[in-house]
Amino acid sequence: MSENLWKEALKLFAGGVNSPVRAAVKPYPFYVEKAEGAYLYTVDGKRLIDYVLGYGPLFLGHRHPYVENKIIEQLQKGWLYGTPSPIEVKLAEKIISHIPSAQKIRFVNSGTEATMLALRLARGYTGREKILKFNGNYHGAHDYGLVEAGSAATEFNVSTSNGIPALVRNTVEICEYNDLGCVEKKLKNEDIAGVIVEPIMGNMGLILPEKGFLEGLRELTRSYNTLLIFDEVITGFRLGLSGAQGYFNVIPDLTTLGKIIGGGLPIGAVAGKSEIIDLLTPSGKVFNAGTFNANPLSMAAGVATIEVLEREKVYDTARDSANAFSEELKTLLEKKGITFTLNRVESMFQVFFGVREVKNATQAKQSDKSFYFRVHQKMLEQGVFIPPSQFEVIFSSGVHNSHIVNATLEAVKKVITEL
Ligand SMILES: Cc1ncc(COP(=O)(O)O)c(C=O)c1O
Ligand SMILES: N[C@H](C=O)CCC(=O)O
Repeated sequence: MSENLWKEALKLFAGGVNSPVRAAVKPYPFYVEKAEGAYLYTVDGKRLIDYVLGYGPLFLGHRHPYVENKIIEQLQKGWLYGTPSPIEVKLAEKIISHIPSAQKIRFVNSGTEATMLALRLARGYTGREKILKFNGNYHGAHDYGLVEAGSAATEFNVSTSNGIPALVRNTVEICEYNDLGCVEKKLKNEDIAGVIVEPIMGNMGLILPEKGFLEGLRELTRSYNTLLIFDEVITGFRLGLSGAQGYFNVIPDLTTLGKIIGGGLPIGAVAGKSEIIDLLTPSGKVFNAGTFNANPLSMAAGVATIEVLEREKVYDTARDSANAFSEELKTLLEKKGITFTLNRVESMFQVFFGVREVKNATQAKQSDKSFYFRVHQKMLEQGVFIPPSQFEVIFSSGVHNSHIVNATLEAVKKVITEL
């Protein structure tokens, strides 16, 4: 049972887990035995409707049959060669055909590696050392990203991690999201190699770019010869086949990807202009390597996932289900007279309590996160798993069909009535 496993885990792992957000489920995390479609099945015999979906990768739900078969097919041919394989060419061609900024690509094994490499590329391309990120943006668990970072770094009050050398910390400039004035000032006064941004913030809850923000970043970075990096680890292939850059029609110099492009297996990627990507070893002098870079299993899962996205109505189903869930939540919260704001785009959303708007990380942190946590707990009691942390996103998928949505709406009605 979960409680017994938890007691064992506390003896084995820091905080009992291998990624901190998982410990935010109280009084202890439930352990999952198996998953199928939109459901998680816990070791305690519970079935949960899953709106976390591995924190984004499982846009097709758990064990999509086509993806599973393609993984098994690859498995039966071997799963690591230490050489190039045909499937990596196929995934690269698919991604490059859809992502406007992508002329070439390098596969790595996580979003963390992807953003760390993108920043190194920006420094190698410009010869500059500083980077600019935004308060509450989360670019993974490397030293340059863990400065004013969102997600579990904020949840566990360590938005700037211990252990980061001052020399590194001092190369990271910070602005508030949606604050172009700050960006212009930093670009004017500092030698910035690259500006990295989540085009839609998915690690402080959900926060949308204000009209003109992304366009302004593009204009400013171009005028200061600074690279613009879109961190699309969450939004890539979730907002559409062309990601946030297609959705907003703002084309960065580099794009980092992860999550969905691996279909639920470990993956990351840096894509962008050939002249920048070609700086990577062996063609250039910006080093990157990885035992599992472009591993055939992740490649096969990624190709299969994008093939399904190209031919099935995943985007419509996921958007419609997120819309139904969020609209019901809004209606019931308004009826109850509860102060809240809800940000939604396509298949992802998040609700914030005690505030009327959330347009940046500072405002997100002012929301009543303990009220959100109560909603998470009550939804869990009703068999619906939404993130335990205010600073994550509620994700739907191509398998959150009307039956699943109806069950979710029943749960929402019970929860909001009890609040
Ligand atoms: C926007 C963004 N960038 C980077 C990362 C890091 O990716 P990973 O967890 O695969 O290292 C994440 C999620 O963790 C993310 O949401
Ligand atoms: N916000 C993170 C990634 O999107 C949550 C996943 C994790 O860090 O465990």
